[in-house]
This record gives sequence, structure tokens and C-alpha cells, in this order.
Amino acid sequence: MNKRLHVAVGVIYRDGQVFLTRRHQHQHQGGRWEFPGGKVEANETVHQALHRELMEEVAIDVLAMRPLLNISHDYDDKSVLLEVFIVDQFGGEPESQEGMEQGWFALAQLASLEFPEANQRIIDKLLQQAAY
Ligand SMILES: Nc1nc2c([nH]c(=O)n2[C@H]2C[C@H](O)[C@@H](COP(=O)(O)OP(=O)(O)OP(=O)(O)O)O2)c(=O)[nH]1
Ligand SMILES: [Mg+2]
Repeated sequence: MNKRLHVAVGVIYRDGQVFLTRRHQHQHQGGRWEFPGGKVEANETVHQALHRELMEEVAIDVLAMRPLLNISHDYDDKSVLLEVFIVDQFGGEPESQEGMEQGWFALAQLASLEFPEANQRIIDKLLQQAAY
């Protein structure tokens, strides 16, 4: 197995909704919905990576992030460590810079969308938190 990929993931949150993009077919886990984010590069922290990725992918300026959870997951073809943050303060309006399908979804809608397997724990945690 290759080295575990370290990935910074942002749950962009506003008024009970989260912003999602749909991975391009040719990508790993193609066609599935995702929380924007990407690989942490060798010379940066996970915070720097999230800030950079959300600017590159959806053109927002992250003003605050707080940790939600970390997920270590082994796909058949790849192993990932997702560090997931809630981003509820940001500048600008998210808009895919990579021509992906995108949208704001209420938490209750998430159960009906197709995500990468590793994401189930993110969804569970968001729903748990919303219950309080
Ligand atoms: N961004 C993101 N990646 C996820 C999620 N769930 C999940 O399993 N992944 C996996 C899929 C990929 O193998 C990896 C993230 O890769 P990525 O394709 O976003 O990385 P990147 O933005 O740096 O893209 P690139 O350099 O390959 O174009 O993490 C998720 O919710 N969001
Ligand atoms: Mg990405």
C-alpha cells in the first residue's frame, strides 16, 4: 500500500446547511459528493493546507476553523487520513473553481447523497451535534 495521504477537509457551514461539491468522474472516488479540501503538502501545516485548498477550489477566504474529527480510512486503492474542520466564518461566496456540480444542503439531506465511504463518520458527527 502507498503512503497514507494526509488530507485537509472543510465542512463549510452556514444557517444549518453545508456546501458540497461533486468529485469529477476521473478523480479518486469520482461522482461522489465531497467536502472541499485536498492534500496537505510537505511544506505546510494542515491549517495552511485547508486555507489554500478552499481558496483554490471554491474561492473562499477561511477566517476561522475548528476541528471536527480525524478519520483514518483504507480504500482498496488508497489510504487516507482526513483532518476535518468546521468552517463557519469565511469571506466570499463558495463557488467551484473546477467546474464541479455544487450546492448547499441541509444536514437532513446528507443521508440521501452518495459520499466516499470515509465520510459516513463526518455525517454521523454533524447529525449528532445538530441534535443538541
Ligand atoms: N476533499 C475531500 N477528499 C475526500 C473526502 N472524502 C474522502 O475520502 N476524500 C479522499 C478522496 C481523495 O483520495 C483524497 C483527497 O484528494 P483530493 O483529490 O481532494 O486532493 P487535491 O484537492 O489535493 O487534488 P489533486 O491534487 O489530486 O487534484 O481524500 C472529502 O469529503 N473531501
Ligand atoms: Mg480536492
